[in-house]
Amino acid sequence: MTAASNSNPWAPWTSRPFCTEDTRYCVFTNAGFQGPNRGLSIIDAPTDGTGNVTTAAAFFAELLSSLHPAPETAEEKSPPYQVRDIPGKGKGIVATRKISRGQVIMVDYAAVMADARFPSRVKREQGRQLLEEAIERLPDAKEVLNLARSSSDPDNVPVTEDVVKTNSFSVNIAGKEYMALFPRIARINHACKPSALTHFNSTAFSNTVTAFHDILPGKEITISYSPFGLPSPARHKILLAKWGFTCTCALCSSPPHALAASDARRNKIEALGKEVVGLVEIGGTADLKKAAELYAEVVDAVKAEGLVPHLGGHYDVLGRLWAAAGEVEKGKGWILKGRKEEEGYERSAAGGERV
Ligand SMILES: C[S@@+](CC[C@H](N)C(=O)[O-])C[C@H]1O[C@@H](n2cnc3c(N)ncnc32)[C@H](O)[C@@H]1O
Repeated sequence: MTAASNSNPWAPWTSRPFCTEDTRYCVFTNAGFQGPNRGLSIIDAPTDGTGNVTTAAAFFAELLSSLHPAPETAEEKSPPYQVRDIPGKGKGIVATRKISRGQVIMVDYAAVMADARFPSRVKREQGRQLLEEAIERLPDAKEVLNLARSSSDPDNVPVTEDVVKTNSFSVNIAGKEYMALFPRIARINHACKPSALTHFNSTAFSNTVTAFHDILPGKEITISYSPFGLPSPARHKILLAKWGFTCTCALCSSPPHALAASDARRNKIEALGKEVVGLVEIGGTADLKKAAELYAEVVDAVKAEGLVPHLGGHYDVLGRLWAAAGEVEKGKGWILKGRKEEEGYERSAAGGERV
């Protein structure tokens, strides 16, 4: 990270920001962000239209001037995965050694971040220019330009636009939605029962990938692009509309009876969850007892469906429901079980034992 210096009038940006003619949006680049080969370009509105610098642009500038390159982690020195060809999905990442539940697989940094509203607020040509500048100003533009594309009309869509659309995740920074492209995470395919989770840190612009469960060598590492726990019709709709592909993950390719059983569990989790909330709102002892009984069914279905990496939070809720229903000892038992489960996960997740 390059600190503000007297010789650079645009610090913390390493070059003069590129702005559209109306200056509604600009590209701010720091080519040294997180080391000489990474860099970060931000597409954001520098002013509120009256010449005042908006909080978002000022926020980024302040944050960037105080960020320092993260020390190289064990997983960066010797990653536990390789990028490989995955039949039917282009490339993907595959574990090269055993990765344990809760272990950090990779920490990636955004290379491009853009106000999610910018495409609808600038003319098409301006949008294209902004994206082109944002990517070309990075030290390794090719790393981004070589990422997957998904447009059905690749000859008529600029590479920059296609790549950013295919590979960006939405993140929230200071209450505002951004599209963020993490070039290494971009190689991770989606699965409806993923083997890893991502966690975005909005003050470091980092995204950490953690193992959801143990992953054996040779197995693909996957994350979920859609909200967790949806039944297949709902997630297919989102993946097609937002990501432009038809999912061929293990769950979606499973035999019809297995897929139907999974959907039934997911629908049941949602319906029971709503019923539990209703009963808690009524709040009588008998209602709370019924809520606890139903929540026990939710926990079983969540477990059977493999929807959480650790069940501690669910056990805690179950314990509190039993306690509220007057069954204090039973409640305590579940709360303690929840704590034990959380401790085990936190140890492995924080673990020092990065892969
Ligand atoms: C963010 S990229 C993931 C990495 C990409 N496969 C590559 O070659 O770099 C997203 C693209 O990967 C493919 N993809 C990811 N998950 C998939 C899945 N579950 N089923 C089918 N295609 C998938 C789709 O083509 C999608 O547009």
